[in-house]
Amino acid sequence: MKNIAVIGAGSWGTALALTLSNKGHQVKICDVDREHIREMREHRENVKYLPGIPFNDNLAVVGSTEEAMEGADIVLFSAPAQHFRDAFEHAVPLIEDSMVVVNVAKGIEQGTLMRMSEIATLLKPDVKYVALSGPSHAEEVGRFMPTTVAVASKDMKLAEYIQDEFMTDRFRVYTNSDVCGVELGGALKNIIALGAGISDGIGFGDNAKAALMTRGITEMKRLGVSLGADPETFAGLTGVGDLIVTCTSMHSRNRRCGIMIGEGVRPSEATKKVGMVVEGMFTTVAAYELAKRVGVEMPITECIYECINERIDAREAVEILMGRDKKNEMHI
Ligand SMILES: NC(=O)c1ccc[n+]([C@@H]2O[C@H](COP(=O)([O-])OP(=O)(O)OC[C@H]3O[C@@H](n4cnc5c(N)ncnc54)[C@H](O)[C@@H]3O)[C@@H](O)[C@H]2O)c1
Ligand SMILES: O=P(O)(O)OC[C@H](O)CO
Repeated sequence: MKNIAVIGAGSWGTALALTLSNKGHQVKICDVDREHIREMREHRENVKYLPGIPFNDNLAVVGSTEEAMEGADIVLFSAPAQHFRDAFEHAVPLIEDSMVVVNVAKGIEQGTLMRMSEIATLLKPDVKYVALSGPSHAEEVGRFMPTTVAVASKDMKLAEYIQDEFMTDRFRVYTNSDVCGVELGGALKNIIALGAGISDGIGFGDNAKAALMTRGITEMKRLGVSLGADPETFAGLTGVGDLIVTCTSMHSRNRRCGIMIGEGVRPSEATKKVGMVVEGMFTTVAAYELAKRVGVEMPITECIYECINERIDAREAVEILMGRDKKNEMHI
């Protein structure tokens, strides 16, 4: 059994901490929010983000990254993508050669337009890095419902090590060597999930959502391939798999935010009402800029970008998308 530090006690960090402690690992979880830590210690559950699931005795709530990482074999980062740099930078002096870093945040950093593995490698060039992604809502993982994810690393031995340490009879872990594709799939699907939510919020039906998802994966793949990802990755768990769960589930923070926007709530207000991170709101801006930088066409992303910046409303976005020039479906 391993010692595992979890940095970030949101819904996802907590669900993974529960899974890993249930498997028998010694898990320590921490967070920057001191009041949240105090509350979790007192109640022995995550009252704020994942209520109703008691912590095992081998899941300790600790007050700092230093305490969490002391003696760790694996350090799992579960802060939102825009906070990954801060969380990782703080941990860098504490990362020992033997420690393996797993990142589960799904996003692209605003401003730098970097993926999480790029940030980690910049700050610690010899980092042993694994990305974990896939269709996995915390609300189900925390209740030990069957779930599949993929772990990606340039070093297959590291991915296999994490596969062995994380896999349970309810949490099935696949390996993948395409870090770029796995990270981009997890980040970009949140944009399309916002769109699917907007469509539902307006009152459109399943046809519209199927169109958004199918044309969405096409533009996700288009950007991914231009950045060096394997197109096949977008057909897997971290591409279409995660797209399906996020665009269709009421657990999805991105979809719920989109539904409110489609119903006419202002984007900033909708984001606040979700009460947890809505990664798509940040990733849309980063992906929009990244697509412009590399000269890739992403019409759905562009419309959602205009929509969340309140330059157009949701119905205008639909008119723009439906009124585009005719195309051959197979032209990527
Ligand atoms: N919630 C899910 O079902 C789910 C599933 C898969 C992936 N993810 C991804 O995991 C990431 C986290 O999502 P979440 O839903 O758990 O978010 P959340 O909003 O529930 O919680 C985020 C937590 O991170 C903490 N945090 C912020 N900055 C930190 C830092 N520098 N150091 C330590 N902790 C910090 C916050 O205080 C908060 O407790 C996102 O990128 C999300 O896309 C979420
Ligand atoms: O709830 P969401 O929309 O943040 O999505 C969470 C996960 O990424 C689903 O796999």
